[in-house]
Amino acid sequence: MGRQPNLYSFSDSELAPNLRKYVLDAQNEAFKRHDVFRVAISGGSLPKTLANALLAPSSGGDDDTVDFSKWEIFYADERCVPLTHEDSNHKLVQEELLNKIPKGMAQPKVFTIDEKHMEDAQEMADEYEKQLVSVFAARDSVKLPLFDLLLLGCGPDGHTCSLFPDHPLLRESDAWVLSIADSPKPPPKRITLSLPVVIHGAKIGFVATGGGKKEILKKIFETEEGSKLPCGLVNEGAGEKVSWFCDQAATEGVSFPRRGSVI
Ligand SMILES: O=C(O)[C@H](O)[C@@H](O)[C@H](O)[C@H](O)COP(=O)(O)O
Repeated sequence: MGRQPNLYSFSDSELAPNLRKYVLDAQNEAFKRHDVFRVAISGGSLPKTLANALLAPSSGGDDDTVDFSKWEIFYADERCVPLTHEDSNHKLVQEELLNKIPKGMAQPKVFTIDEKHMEDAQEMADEYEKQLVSVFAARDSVKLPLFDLLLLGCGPDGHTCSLFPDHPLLRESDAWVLSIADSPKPPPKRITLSLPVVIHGAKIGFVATGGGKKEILKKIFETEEGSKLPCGLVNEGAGEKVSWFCDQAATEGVSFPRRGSVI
């Protein structure tokens, strides 16, 4: 049982405060560990849900304070487009979260892709990996970068980051950052953290909301086939380090044992 991921199902008003508590617990643990919080985030609907959680007023308690000055934000996946392009995950995070951080509050340090390598997804992945190496120490001394938290989405086909079902990238075990030129979800050219890097994270939080996630969640949590999908592989590889933040519409009919709440 202990190896199983945590599946939470919240009413609409409970999701944001519980996600906030989860992220801030991860932040506070990371500050104790190394005085910095290294978090990787995805695109899709996640940045908006995350902003709702983080930009809510603090209860005033010490453990309920977001200290962006010690945050380092990385992209779990990114599209090979300019940072100002509609499809850019960075642009999304900027609009949903960074631009809304109240004036006077510190901004996090954000590690974006280098636009120079737009045409060549592999070069872009290599360059992003170099940025990770410079932060997480030299590759030869660190086998895998340790993110304090990865916040991910779940696609309707069970993909996460830009790791898609049955794609050869799922078997990559060496590189930290991979490129994909044939993403089934547009745009086709992207970079993504590898599955071993995701599984290695100290904590992995999925956010999946809305009735559109119901069928895929049932598959991931209840079927053998679903356990082989990218999200299922993260569940299998990282077990109890994984927590799913869902709403009731997304978990309707999912019989996997649910946890009460984080708060
Ligand atoms: O850049 C991307 O395409 C995303 O990182 C992707 O992996 C996303 O997280 C899922 O597709 C879920 O997206 P939704 O939350 O919008 O369903």
